[in-house]
Amino acid sequence: MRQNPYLVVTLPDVTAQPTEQVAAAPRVDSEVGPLRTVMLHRPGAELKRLTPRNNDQLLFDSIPWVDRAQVEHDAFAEVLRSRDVEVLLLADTLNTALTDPRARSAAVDAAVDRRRLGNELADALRSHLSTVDSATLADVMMAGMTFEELPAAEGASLVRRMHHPHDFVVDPLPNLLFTRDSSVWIADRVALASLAMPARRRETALLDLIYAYHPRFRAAGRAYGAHSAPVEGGDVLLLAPGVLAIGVGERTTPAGAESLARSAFSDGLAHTVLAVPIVQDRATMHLDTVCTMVDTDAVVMYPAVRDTLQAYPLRPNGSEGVVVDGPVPFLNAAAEAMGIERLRVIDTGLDPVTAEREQWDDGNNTLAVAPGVVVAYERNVETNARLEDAGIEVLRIGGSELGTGRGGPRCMSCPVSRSSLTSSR
Ligand SMILES: NC(=O)NCCC[C@H](N)C(=O)O
Repeated sequence: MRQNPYLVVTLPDVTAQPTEQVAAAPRVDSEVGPLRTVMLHRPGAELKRLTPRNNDQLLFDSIPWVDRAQVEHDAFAEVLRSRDVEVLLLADTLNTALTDPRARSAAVDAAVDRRRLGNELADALRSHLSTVDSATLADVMMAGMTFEELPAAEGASLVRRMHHPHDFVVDPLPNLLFTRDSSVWIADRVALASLAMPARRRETALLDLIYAYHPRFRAAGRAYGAHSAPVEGGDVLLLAPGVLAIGVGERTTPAGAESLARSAFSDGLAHTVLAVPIVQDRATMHLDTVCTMVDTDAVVMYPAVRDTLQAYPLRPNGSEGVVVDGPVPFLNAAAEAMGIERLRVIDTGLDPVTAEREQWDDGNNTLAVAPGVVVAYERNVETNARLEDAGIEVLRIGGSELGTGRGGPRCMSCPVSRSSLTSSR
């Protein structure tokens, strides 16, 4: 509202009266619809567990400076809030869920690995975790616990004596930062990922508790389960309402893509799923490392795969089965399924070497907050310039420490609610 420059008395601003904020119902139909609610994980003590001895196994490329990673992450959350996005922090939602005694008991079950600890120590850990408060339990679930942190009175087992005090009784989960991978909302249902790498498998136990016991999510239907064939959220792109692309490579398996497609068809969440083979390599661990949507009809894509990326279109056969076509060029198959003439492609980088560097640094891994508006790492200077040349607004964030886990803004965010592309907010 424009201010009257001649008005000298201060009148109460009725527009500023506190209004009851209605939480957006969980629902995501596209990659680029205006983002309303997102789940992030502010990096915490779990990153302090990383050492040069365990970082490879825990899927980090180096040892992040944790305080700086938090500063970068806070700035990321602030950019989203400045665009009217509600930011839910995973730790807060977990704490709320754990106020339910059933969630606490499921959390203890998920933390105690009897096969690895043996009966004696498993019982000791269980009895210890049953006595701690919910906040401490949540911390242990995220940051793990070492043998020396388990009170000495708890069990004098052989396992305990033969382990180093700094070994883990409960493994830490530094990749919680990448909330994209552990769950995906498809329309009004949530698909729990079935994570492929041992270092990440326990993440879904936390998400399972949040979605089952947090009042905001309790009523939500499920579209996939953590014990099904491997599917990770970074491989799932909602190209348009009813159209999914699922990368198949280092993480998601052909069986995972097929079974998520089957489940989405039978729940009426999709009419076409494109299974997209990607190279099984760390640089291309998920489809969203080589391609993300930046507008309703545009993607930013790694040029090295642009002309070779293929897709197997899957469609329902009308009786719980799946019809498989192709392979056909991905860009053609995507445009056809989305009902558009063509999918515009904006290339990563400037030349093949810059493109390779910026792809590695998550230049393709943008998060759309609205059609034509994306969050991107500032370091990918050439890719961001190309996006702007193509009319995309780029909201830059720092990521020198966040990127040590090999993930960008899309990997670090799980959209819970987006407005539909046809309605206004
Ligand atoms: N969607 C993504 O590409 N997520 C990045 C995950 C990085 C994590 N360190 C991992 O290796 O799983």
